[in-house]
Amino acid sequence: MQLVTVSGPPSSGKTALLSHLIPVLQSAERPLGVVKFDCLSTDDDQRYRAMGVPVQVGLSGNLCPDHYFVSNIEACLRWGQQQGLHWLLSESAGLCNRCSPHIKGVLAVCVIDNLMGLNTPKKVGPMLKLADIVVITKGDIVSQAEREVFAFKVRQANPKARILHVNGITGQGAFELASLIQGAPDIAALDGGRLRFSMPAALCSYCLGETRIGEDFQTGNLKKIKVSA
Ligand SMILES: Nc1nc2c(ncn2[C@@H]2O[C@H](COP(=O)(O)OP(=O)(O)OP(=O)(O)O)[C@@H](O)[C@H]2O)c(=O)[nH]1
Repeated sequence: MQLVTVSGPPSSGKTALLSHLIPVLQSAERPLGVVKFDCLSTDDDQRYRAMGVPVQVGLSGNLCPDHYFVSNIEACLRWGQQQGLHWLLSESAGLCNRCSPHIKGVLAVCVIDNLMGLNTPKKVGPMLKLADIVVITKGDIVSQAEREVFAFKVRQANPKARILHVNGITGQGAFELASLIQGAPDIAALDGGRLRFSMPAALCSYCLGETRIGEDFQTGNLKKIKVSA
């Protein structure tokens, strides 16, 4: 099974992207499912279900999408295995889908849009900086020069990522992303089927003020983290 995390700030175009990506992956006739981290609405998961895709919504626990993801990643994978999925796509607007170099076997996709302002790429944090692929959307409503400057800022924030331009309305560019996903290795092949995870909780936008258990970024030990606003 392959786990692809699609994260990005609210309204960056994650659902639009997945709505184009899913039919392309479905055409390969390998089963896929979606884990949708959204504690506030069910709009997106209904949209995915209408495409014939099994959907799991935030599996248990508290209201934080990032916390869902991190604390339940193994549950997500178990669910995916029970469903016999080949691809498990997760969608989250949270900031921490891939916040640790310990996470292995995940293809991390960050979605960011051209309208977010030139300072946004450097402020988005690990979600963008540690992404394997950065998808930039909404290029159709800015000029060529603005697209180029924004892509330059993304490149500065993450020099290693593959940058793709996708039009969330027409789907142009989604094929290229599908090809990269199809070429990526399975989780099991990378890390014996088992993932480690950690969470620099201070980077989470949803849980400010809470105390949670996280894994210390440097030492790898579990500890209580007081999240400051
Ligand atoms: N013009 C244009 N609009 C886009 C593009 N991509 C997404 N949109 C629009 O932007 C809005 C937000 O897109 P969504 O796909 O819902 O964004 P999201 O990241 O899933 O949003 P949340 O789930 O709320 O975090 C919708 O109205 C989309 O139609 C694009 O490339 N061009």
